Amino acid sequence: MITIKNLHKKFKKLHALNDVSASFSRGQVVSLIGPNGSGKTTLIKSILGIVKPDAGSILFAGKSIDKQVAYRDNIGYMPQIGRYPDNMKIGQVIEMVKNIRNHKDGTLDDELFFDFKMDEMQDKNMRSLSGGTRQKVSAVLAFLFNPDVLILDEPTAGLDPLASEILKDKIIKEKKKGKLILITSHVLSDLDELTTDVMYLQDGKLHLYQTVENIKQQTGETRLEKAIAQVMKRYLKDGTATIPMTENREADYAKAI
Ligand SMILES: Nc1ncnc2c1ncn2[C@@H]1O[C@H](COP(=O)(O)OP(=O)(O)OP(=O)(O)O)[C@@H](O)[C@H]1O
Repeated sequence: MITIKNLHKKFKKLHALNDVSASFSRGQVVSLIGPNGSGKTTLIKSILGIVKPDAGSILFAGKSIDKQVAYRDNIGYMPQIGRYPDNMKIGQVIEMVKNIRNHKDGTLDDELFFDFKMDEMQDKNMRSLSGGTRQKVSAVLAFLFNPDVLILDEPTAGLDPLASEILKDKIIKEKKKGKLILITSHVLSDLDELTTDVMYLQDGKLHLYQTVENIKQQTGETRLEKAIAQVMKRYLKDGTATIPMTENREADYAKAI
């Protein structure tokens, strides 16, 4: 569904993305992990067309995203920090986005809107919202248009445990419908029950892209957090090794190049 080929992005001398290639298909929940500043958000923003790579290409459903914006209608994006007009109310922001986005009548998914009890908060001013409530607004907007692809940047950051569970349940539901979901998070325990694949970026380089099943099998660990730590320790002693891909990732990669 999304294919990335040899992507490079520099901010002055800093190589934020260094020759990243990968492909993503329906039904995958890919957790994008890595230290602060490793290039996760830059990769996400490149897919969204917000950041323009210096080299390489990104295909959405087989077509280059260069010089087109229509593909974005198929993506729901939850940014790390949602920025909204301070003087508007929650209900007004949601209405505004509905008016801007192209959507077919009767296709809206307002499940999170009600699960997060946004119907009771519609008149709250964006200016007065807590960080967590702001996150809920971002989540509602990401899922609202029933997109085929969801890109969630640190989705549970700032959410209370109940809201976090509601969001995770929603992600699992959408995964079962065959949607593609890309998530960045530093809280690996949050990702354990959701993730099908893990991508590890460091200094802009893709070091690992494997199925969770394989990572757990290789290490004998049942918890994702521990399994990844083991794999990383084994391969990244000098910080440069790239972990060999599992068979199905190899096939995906072959398709991508
Ligand atoms: N617009 C920009 N101008 C200059 N440098 C940038 C810009 N955007 C990102 N960078 C730099 O690129 C590198 C990668 O940033 P990015 O936000 O992709 O990291 P990240 O992995 O998402 O980090 P975090 O886990 O902290 O969210 C960082 O060193 C960052 O400072």
